[in-house]
Amino acid sequence: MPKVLVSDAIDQAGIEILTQVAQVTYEPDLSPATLLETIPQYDALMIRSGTKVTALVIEAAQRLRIIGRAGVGVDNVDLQAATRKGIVVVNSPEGNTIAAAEHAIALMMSLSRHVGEANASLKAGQWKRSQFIGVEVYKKTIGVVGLGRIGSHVTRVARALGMQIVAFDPYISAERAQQLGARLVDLEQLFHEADYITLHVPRTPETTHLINEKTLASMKPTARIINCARGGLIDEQALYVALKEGRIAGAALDVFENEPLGESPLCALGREVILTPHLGASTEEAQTNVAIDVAEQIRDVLLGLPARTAVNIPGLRAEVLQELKPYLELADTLGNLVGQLAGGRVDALDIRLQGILAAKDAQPIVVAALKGLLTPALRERVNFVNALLEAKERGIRVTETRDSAFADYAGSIRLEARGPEGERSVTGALLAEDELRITNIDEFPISVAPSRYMLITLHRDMPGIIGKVGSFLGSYNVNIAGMQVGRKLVRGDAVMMVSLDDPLPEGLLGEIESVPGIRKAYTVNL
Ligand SMILES: NC(=O)C1=CN([C@@H]2O[C@H](COP(=O)(O)OP(=O)(O)OC[C@H]3O[C@@H](n4cnc5c(N)ncnc54)[C@H](O)[C@@H]3O)[C@@H](O)[C@H]2O)C=CC1
Ligand SMILES: O=C(O)CCC(=O)C(=O)O
Repeated sequence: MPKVLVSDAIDQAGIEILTQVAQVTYEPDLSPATLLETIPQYDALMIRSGTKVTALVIEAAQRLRIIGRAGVGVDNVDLQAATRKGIVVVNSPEGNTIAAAEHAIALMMSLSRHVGEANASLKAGQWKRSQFIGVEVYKKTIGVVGLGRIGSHVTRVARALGMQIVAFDPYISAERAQQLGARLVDLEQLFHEADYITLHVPRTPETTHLINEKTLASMKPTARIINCARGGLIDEQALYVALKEGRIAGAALDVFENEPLGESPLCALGREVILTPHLGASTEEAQTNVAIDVAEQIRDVLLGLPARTAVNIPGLRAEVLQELKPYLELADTLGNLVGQLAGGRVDALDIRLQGILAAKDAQPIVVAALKGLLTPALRERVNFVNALLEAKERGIRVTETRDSAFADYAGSIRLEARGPEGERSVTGALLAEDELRITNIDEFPISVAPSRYMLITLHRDMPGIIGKVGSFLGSYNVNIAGMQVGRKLVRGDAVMMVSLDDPLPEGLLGEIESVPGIRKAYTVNL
C-alpha cells in the first residue's frame, strides 16, 4: 500500500479519502528536520502553507509521486525541483476563494470600525464609545489589485456594499472587469484614487514589494490597505513608517514576509493596524473543500489516474482528457517503439497528428510521445511531469506537424525519430475507439496490436524466412502470440512483427540476424 504523509492540519474529510488507498501518517506541525529525514519513505505528501517543500526535501524524496497543496498558493513548494524529479504538484484553486474574499472584507470592515480594539477595550472593563468613531465604506473607492477568483468575489461584495471599484490586472480584459462592475486602471491611478486597497495577486518578481515607500507616498492620507494574498507584496518596514507617520490611515494584514510573524514593529502600532495569522482560508467550509479536492487528486494519482489541477503539467479539462486518453497511450507506446528502433539516442522527433487529431491540442500528445521515447533510457524516472524538461535537457528537437486530410483511420499519430543511426518512423491508430494498433513501421504498412515483448525484423521478402524465425523461437521455448509481415513489393524489402509471450533470450537476436535475407532484428519491450 502506498504511504502518504500529511504534514499540516488537514480536514478529516481529506484524510478519509486518502485512507481508502494508502497508509496515512498524520503529523501536523512536523518539523523541517523530521520532514527531511522521513520523506524518503513516502509516495505522496499533503500540505497547507506551513510545510516548506524545499529542493533539499525533494532531493531526499525517493518515491514521492505527488505533492498536494490544500489551498491555492504553491510558493512553499520548489516547483522547479519537483518538476525535474517528475513529481506532480496539485492545488485546490477554488476551494478557499470565498473564505479568503470574505476575510478581506472582514478586515476592511474591522479596520473601518476599529472592531478589534473596541472589543479589547470593552473586555478590559472600559466603555469608551467616543474613542471608536469609524468610517463608512459606502460610496468609497476600493482598488482591487488582481482580478482573479478572490479579487472578483471581493469586487462583487464591494459593489453590494455600495462601493466604487477600480482594478488593476494586466492579464484581464476590460470587458471582464466591466462585467464585474470594476473600472480597469493602471496601478498608479489605483493607488492615487483608492480609499481601500486590497491585494489579490500571487507573489512573483513583478508583485514583490508592490507596496513600497514610493507607492505609499502616492496614496491618499485616508487610504487603508488590506493584504489577504501573500507576504512580500508589501515592504513591511516602509508600511510601518508610513503608518507611524500617519501618511496613510491603516492596514490589515493576514500574510507576512516571514511566517510565523514573530517580532515585528507592526505589532507595536495601535488601531490603525490589524494583524491575523494567515487565516484567509480558515473556515470550516474552505478546509473541507480544499482537503477533499486535493485528497481526491492524490488518490487518483496513486491509482495511476491523471490529476485535475496540476500546477506543473498542462491542465486538461476532464472531458478533453477522456477523449484524448487512448491517444496518449498510443503516443506513449509509439514513442517507446520508435526510440528502441532508433537505437537509443534521438536528436529530433517529429510528431504528426493525422485525421481528427489534427484539430486537437497537441501538447499532451507531444508530452506522451516524449515520455515513451525516453522510457527505455530513464525507465520510471520519466513521466508526464518531466518528459518535456528531460527532452529539452537532452537537446531533442521536437516538431509538430498536422495532416487533417489523412483518412486511413479516424485519428492517427506518426512519429519520426532522427538520430546517429538514421531515421525511423512508426505510425499508430485506434480501432474501436481504444484498441491500439501499430499501422506502419517506416514505410511498411502493418496492423499489429502492441504487446509487451516483440521481435521486429527488417528483411527481404523471400521464402523460408518466417519459418526459420519461428523455428529459432521454438527451439528456445519462446511462444509466439501473433505475427504479421508488411511489404510494399513482392520479394522486396519487408518488415516482420512478432508478438511474444516471453522475453527473447540473450543471444537469440544475433542468431536471427544471421538468417540469410534478414538485414536487422530488434527486440522491443513495450
Ligand atoms: N490568505 C490566505 O489564506 C489565502 C491567500 N490566497 C492567495 O490569494 C492570491 C489570489 O488568489 P486567487 O484569486 O485564487 O488567484 P487567481 O490566480 O485566481 O488570481 C490572481 C490574479 O492576479 C493577477 N495577476 C498576476 N500578476 C499580476 C500583477 N503583476 N499585477 C496585477 N495582477 C496580477 C492574475 O491575472 C489573476 O487574475 C494568491 O496569492 C493566493 O495564494 C488564496 C487563498 C487563501
Ligand atoms: O493553507 C492555508 O491555510 C493558507 C491558504 C493559502 O494561503 C492559499 O490557499 O494560498
